[in-house]
Amino acid sequence: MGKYHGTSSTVLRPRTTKEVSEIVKYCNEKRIGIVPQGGNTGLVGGSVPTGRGELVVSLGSMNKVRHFDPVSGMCTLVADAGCVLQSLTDYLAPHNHIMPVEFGAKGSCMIGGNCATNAGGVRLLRYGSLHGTVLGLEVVLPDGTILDQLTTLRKDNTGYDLKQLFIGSEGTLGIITGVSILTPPAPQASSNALLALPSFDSVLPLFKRAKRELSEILSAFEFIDRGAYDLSVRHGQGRGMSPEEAGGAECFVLIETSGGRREHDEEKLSDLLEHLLSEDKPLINTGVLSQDATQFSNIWSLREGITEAVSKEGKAYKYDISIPLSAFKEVVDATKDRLREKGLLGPHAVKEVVGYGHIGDGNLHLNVVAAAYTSEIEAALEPFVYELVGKYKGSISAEHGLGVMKAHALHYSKNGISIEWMRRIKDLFDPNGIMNPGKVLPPASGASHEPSLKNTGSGRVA
Ligand SMILES: O=C(O)CC[C@@H](O)C(=O)O
Ligand SMILES: [Zn+2]
Repeated sequence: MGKYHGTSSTVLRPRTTKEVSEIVKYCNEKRIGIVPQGGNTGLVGGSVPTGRGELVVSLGSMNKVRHFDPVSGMCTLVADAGCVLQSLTDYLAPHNHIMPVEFGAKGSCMIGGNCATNAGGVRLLRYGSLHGTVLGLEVVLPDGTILDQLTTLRKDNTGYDLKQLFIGSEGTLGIITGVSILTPPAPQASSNALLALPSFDSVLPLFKRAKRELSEILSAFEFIDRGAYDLSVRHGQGRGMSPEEAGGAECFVLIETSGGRREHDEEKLSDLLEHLLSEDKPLINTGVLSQDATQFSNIWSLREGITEAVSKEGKAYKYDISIPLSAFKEVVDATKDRLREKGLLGPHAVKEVVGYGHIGDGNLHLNVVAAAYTSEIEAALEPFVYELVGKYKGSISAEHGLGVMKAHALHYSKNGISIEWMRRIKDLFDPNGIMNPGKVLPPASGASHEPSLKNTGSGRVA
């Protein structure tokens, strides 16, 4: 994104959990901050040093599959944190299993980072969040202790479930070094369709219809507004429909089905399309049903390529929010109005305001694409967007985490008591404040202050 910059004198690439433990123990004794890094695909600056003289600990050299159990009912994979998600998908393919998570960044992101950030992605609708699919973790705690909770048990009701604390902690409580995760059986058949909708008002009724008619085979329901669609097409990210078919659409929906019998599943999806098109007041203008594997991935690329298209177009302010589905359009429009009022809409400042995301999870990605990052634009957007989210009792971070970008805004989504207990947990695990300092939690107010770290003199934020 080119938004977060930082430098560090040292990048360490441990190969074993023991090496991670020794590094962390040393840093804790010397009060040296640590920034854990996976694939560096996060969007909130969580893996960037913040100028406190932190060392970078990159997990990429810990990239072995430790164990896969294809036989028991659980089908679990145990892997090092530095395994790239796509490599795990490739490893599982011959066994006819898949990873329960999938992201546009699958070619670079790593499973440890996925867990540390509790990343959501396009399979959440079907398989749920990592809080459910991760069975166990191995974590190096801030004093160097190795916490081995790498269980493969599906059921383990023995008190506090400590691993959950690390899922979404963004490296502030320890470094995840190993992951045990459920791997669902690969669907026998997957299809998708791209639908062009005359207006945003059709999205919700369409979602209800899709759930009713496709029921158990509905595996993704993704929303793309007109601006996001045009950006993706313009920057060559996959192919959807012809300009004539897309003309007149206010927004688009990608529906995916995954099930056990190809003919049955395809029939259900084409029946849905047929029913939708034959109605008096159709919810869709038109729809393209993928006919083969290439078309299937072209449709997905169009959706998954939006992030890249946005980056090619300009500098992006990204808001990853949970709000009621009915408010998706209102939020995009209100943001545009706000920027227009401030005289910031136009090629010189903000070029585009687009919305897309995971309808099935109530998660909107609001992307404001500017010619350059400026304090004027940022002041127009923040806290405006956070207040808007607060008005809907939503979340300021649905799936990307808080990182350095939103730590100060945590109070829009969590009350004071919750933040206080988060802080107590952080202090308990990491009393010296060495783990990913400056991320997730807002700076402490009043008398308390961040524990002082030794500044190696190398950290610098541009
Ligand atoms: O770039 C973004 O804002 C969203 C990235 C990702 O979460 C997606 O759903 O494509
Ligand atoms: Zn997303």
